[in-house]
Amino acid sequence: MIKVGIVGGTGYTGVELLRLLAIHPQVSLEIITSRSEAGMPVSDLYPNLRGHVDLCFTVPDDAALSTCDVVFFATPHTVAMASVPSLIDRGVRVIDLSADFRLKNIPLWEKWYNTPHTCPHLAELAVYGLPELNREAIREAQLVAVAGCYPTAVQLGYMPLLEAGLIDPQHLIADAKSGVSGAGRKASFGTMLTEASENMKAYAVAGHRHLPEIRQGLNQMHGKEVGLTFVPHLTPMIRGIHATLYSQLLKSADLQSLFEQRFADEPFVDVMPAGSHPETRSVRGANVCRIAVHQPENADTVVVLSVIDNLVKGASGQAIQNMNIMFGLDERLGINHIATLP
Ligand SMILES: NC(=O)C1=CN([C@@H]2O[C@H](COP(=O)(O)OP(=O)(O)OC[C@H]3O[C@@H](n4cnc5c(N)ncnc54)[C@H](OP(=O)(O)O)[C@@H]3O)[C@@H](O)[C@H]2O)C=CC1
Ligand SMILES: CC(=O)N[C@@H](CCC(=O)OP(=O)(O)O)C(=O)O
Repeated sequence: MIKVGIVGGTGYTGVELLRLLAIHPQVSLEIITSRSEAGMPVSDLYPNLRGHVDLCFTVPDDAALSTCDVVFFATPHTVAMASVPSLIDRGVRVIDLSADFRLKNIPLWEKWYNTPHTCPHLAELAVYGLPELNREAIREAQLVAVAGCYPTAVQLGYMPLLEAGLIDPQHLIADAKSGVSGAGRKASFGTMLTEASENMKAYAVAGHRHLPEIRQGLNQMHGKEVGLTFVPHLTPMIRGIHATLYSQLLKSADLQSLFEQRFADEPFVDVMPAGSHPETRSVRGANVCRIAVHQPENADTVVVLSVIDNLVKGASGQAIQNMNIMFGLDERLGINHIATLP
């Protein structure tokens, strides 16, 4: 059994890790941390886990965490950076859901996260945890930086087109909508029911911290710098991301076949039949990205629709997918759930 520790067990991605890992056949949950709820039985805070998780929250302690085979960080940015060096030194494998190790360009990371990076050498060592892009490197990784939620939906949608060199890489436009759980569990005005329901708005149009992360991945697919406009929106749903991706075709191709072939062996990317419109509720609770590709009126604009559950394929499910790959398990183990509908 793989001994697992989770730092940040009270947050939305933390409890989603618990929901999935509690019934993972190869996992033994050992440590679940929370500073605010230390001492409380996990199932008192999250009754959905009654009968499945009998641990209490404990305060984060690197020495205790180092007894685990793998530690997940489901914490705000900069928290993992403080503990990961000592865990890595002690031979523990780490899967970080935050953005601490996602960017290779440290000055760029420091600019977008507005703080010094305290362990650039580990950012260099880290493997970006998007299995469809980096599966082989993930197998051997000691430190995985799980891809962000918007970045997962956008990168998977553009992947076949950029790899095939079929689109103008300088004028990519990603229009993305997220549910409110994307902002985490901490209280804020913007996520109050009275503010977020019956409402929709764009935010961070001038620049969102996911822009450099998405560009980094798209650059890898294209082999050179791409030009991307990324506009996130907050929508009145709890879970889900819907990305509508625009680009200009450089040459004609059978786009449906291109997408079907690119993802034929991917267990968690579902290319829908031609003409489909994937819905966020079709991936709710599931570790799946559903994609459809359109070419309206056969003109030269391609429109890709890409949907994920931000807490599953956009975070905790994908983190476990990475763990399965790192430990040589069947990639689908424990995360092959069907979405809840309606
Ligand atoms: N929500 C989403 O859709 C996605 C989130 N992510 C990323 O995952 C990470 C977690 O997100 P989310 O679950 O939404 O966040 P939440 O705000 O819901 O939860 C944060 C968790 O971290 C713990 N925590 C906070 N500060 C510290 C600290 N200094 N030391 C130790 N633990 C701490 C909190 O518990 P306590 O304060 O009790 O210790 C809590 O359990 C973030 O980096 C986020 O960007 C990634 C993809 C999608
Ligand atoms: C709706 C909302 O607020 N979403 C968050 C992104 C979700 C997230 O936590 O980002 P990571 O994937 O990088 O961890 C935001 O825009 O900052």
